[in-house]
Amino acid sequence: MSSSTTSTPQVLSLHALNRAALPIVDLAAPEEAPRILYDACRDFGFFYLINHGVPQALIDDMLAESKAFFSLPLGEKEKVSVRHNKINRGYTAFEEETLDPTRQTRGDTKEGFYLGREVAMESEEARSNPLHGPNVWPDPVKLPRWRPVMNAYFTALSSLGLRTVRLLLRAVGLPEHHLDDAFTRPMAALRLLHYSTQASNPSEGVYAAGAHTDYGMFTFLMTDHTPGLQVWRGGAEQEDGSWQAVPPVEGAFIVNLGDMLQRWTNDVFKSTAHRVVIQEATEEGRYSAPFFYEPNFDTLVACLPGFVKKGEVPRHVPVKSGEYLLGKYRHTHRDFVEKADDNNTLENHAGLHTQAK
Ligand SMILES: O=C(O)CCC(=O)C(=O)O
Ligand SMILES: [Fe+2]
Repeated sequence: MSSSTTSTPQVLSLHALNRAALPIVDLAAPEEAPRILYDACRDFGFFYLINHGVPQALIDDMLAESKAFFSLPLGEKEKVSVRHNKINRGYTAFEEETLDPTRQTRGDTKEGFYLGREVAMESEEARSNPLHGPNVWPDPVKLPRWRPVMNAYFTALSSLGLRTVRLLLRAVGLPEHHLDDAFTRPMAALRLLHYSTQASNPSEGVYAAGAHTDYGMFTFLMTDHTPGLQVWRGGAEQEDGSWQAVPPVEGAFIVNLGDMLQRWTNDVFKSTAHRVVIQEATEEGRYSAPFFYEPNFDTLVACLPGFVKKGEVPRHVPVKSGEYLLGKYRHTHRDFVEKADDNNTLENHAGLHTQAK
């Protein structure tokens, strides 16, 4: 175990942005935003998003409540474990997830909590769709602000998700409402994460989060001041590129594209591999919160108009959004349990194996 040192916070301020590692999409600059977004999606698959309209106070509250939850005794956290839940909501313990089974000797050194879009238990939507239903909540006596804060953050990020989808459609020259039908019941998920205090050790296969690509449309990542996120720059193989650190930037979301957006655009836009490597032991561990914005369960993700040349065929077979996601969860989560009536079997579906390098 490494000695306990505190890593220096490396959060960049807004005026350091022009030296930052990634393109910056500014939602307050509607003239330039579509072009910068297009280039970022094609060349990086990652960008910083600023002037996004989510109040800093809400972001701070979300991170503070997340920290309060992870500070509870393990027994209290286990009461809301995903192991007791058939729609993947609740607490995931340290090492429960292994994002890169090919390289990791242990699970990710992080614990987490999944929240999704709230769907009433008895509704037709919950009955007929895997992964749909009500959230689970920590004890409101212990954490009275938790539920309202998480609900408010979830709502704000869902709006930002749709807004970003529409901006992307404008950027590719399609009507901005072209995909609205695919996001009427989005499979949005907020994942609170707490990384352990230990340093990662890639040569021994110990990662804070193993290399992976995200699965859906966009991921909006908020983190505390502790660095750790790295993005793959280069080709598909680890030999012909390198990992680039992406530092947290004050008030900015780090946004990346998921596999479904890559498939929708016939690989023109990139679902880029990333991982978390913590260089030095920290006193409290690192806190982050990715918000995954994915299309409706039933949306068939098939090449968008304009992304395949005349006479050519799309590079991917169409895939149903929810089934793609289920296949990924089965592959990476030790404690994933499914609804008994869920007979989706997608193990053989194209693209289910980790693409990350
Ligand atoms: O915590 C981070 O910085 C990244 C987490 C991540 O990539 C994920 O959960 O998909
Ligand atoms: Fe990710």
